[in-house]
Amino acid sequence: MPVDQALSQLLSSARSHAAQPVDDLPLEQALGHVLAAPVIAAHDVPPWDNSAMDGYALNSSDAEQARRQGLQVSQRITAGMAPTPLQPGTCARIFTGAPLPAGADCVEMQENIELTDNGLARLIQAVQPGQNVRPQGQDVRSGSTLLPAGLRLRPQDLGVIASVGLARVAVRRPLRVAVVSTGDELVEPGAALLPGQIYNSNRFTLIGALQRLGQQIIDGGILPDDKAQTSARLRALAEQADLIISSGGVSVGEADCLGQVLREQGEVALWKLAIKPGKPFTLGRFADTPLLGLPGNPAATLVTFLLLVRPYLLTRLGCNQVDAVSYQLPAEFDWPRSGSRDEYLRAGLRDGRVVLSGNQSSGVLSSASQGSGLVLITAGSTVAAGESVPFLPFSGLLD
Ligand SMILES: Nc1nc2c(c(=O)[nH]1)N[C@H]1C(S)=C(S)[C@@H](COP(=O)(O)OP(=O)(O)OC[C@H]3O[C@@H](n4cnc5c(N)ncnc54)[C@H](O)[C@@H]3O)O[C@H]1N2
Ligand code: MOO
Repeated sequence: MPVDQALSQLLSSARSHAAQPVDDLPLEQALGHVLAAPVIAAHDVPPWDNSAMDGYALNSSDAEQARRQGLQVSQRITAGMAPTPLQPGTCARIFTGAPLPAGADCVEMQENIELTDNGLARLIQAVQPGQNVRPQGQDVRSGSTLLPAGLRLRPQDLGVIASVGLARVAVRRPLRVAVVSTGDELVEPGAALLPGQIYNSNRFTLIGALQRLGQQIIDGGILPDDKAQTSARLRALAEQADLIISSGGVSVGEADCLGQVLREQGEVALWKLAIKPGKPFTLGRFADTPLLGLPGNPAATLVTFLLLVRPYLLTRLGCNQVDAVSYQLPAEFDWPRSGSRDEYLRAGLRDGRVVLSGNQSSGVLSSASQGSGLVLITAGSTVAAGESVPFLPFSGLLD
């Protein structure tokens, strides 16, 4: 199945779930969460006209007098003060962020003011009404929609919410995601390797990626290649989790138990995609809990997480932006063999050009660490150096 078609099936499956419950979180804890409702401003920002400069506030109709002889300085206004109305024919000493007094309509910065011996402030050059004034509501208008539902909160969004005085925000509760690795060959790092064994690397890739997305992780450990144990463990995890993510055991081998257990005791809705690495990616269901089965090869686990699991998860959270960011950049490599699957190669950037970052076998993970993103070679196409190719930075895929 072409990746686009699989992705749209995956996303419609994600949308078929009931919306996640809403949590009312303090702003300090809301980073990375998805807004459950639009944020509406109850205040203007700034709340009143204020000065953009350290200088002198005056009424522009007094500018002529201010240039010829200077104006008396009738009050001093610092940020945090409430000014009194400006006496006509005078000016006010004012500082950046301080409220403009009623009657003033412009500010001249202090560098352009000359103080006379008798303490008058004289303008060196002409001023315009509105000059150096930040008008009330310039940033945010009361009653306007500041941020839409479905936005995943970034630091600047938290700042904007705080600017209208809100201390809490309604967000979607993260999913409880169970992570399981499968395979008799796996042992956890720290233990000694016996013949035939390898270290479990996918568990760390997956848990790290889920932590980046702010999900709640249930560590399901390692499942042996045994159908009864696989079934029992999946059943236990299904009870606690909103989603199970597995790695390995979804290809066609006799020891690929997880796929067999799903087919016999659960359900498989999607299997075998035209993506490389990652062909045996599986969307299934076990004991009423959705299961995303990622192929065990470490690069396939990474690529299918980034391109398929991430948008699925974000869609379940009601996120309005789930597409992978990609930039068209010139390739500094040739890829003369076209394939029947969309191929995602591990790559980096050198002087604005895309370079491959090492061995592209789906069993090789270190080339992903050496690179800074993925480059897409669409099924059926080839690439000659100099042609532009879509580059997907890890920074966009992992946040
Ligand atoms: N006859 C066929 N064989 C295979 C096919 C096929 O179409 N026909 N597809 C190949 C492709 S493509 C992939 S991808 C793999 C995926 O297989 P599984 O998802 O069943 O994964 P496993 O067989 O369990 O493992 C594959 C590989 O990855 C290693 N692995 C597994 N889990 C981990 C882990 N947690 N940490 C590190 N490494 C892991 C495992 O030892 C294997 O080397 O199937 C191909 N075969
Ligand atoms: O899909 Mo597999 O990852 O090509 O090796």
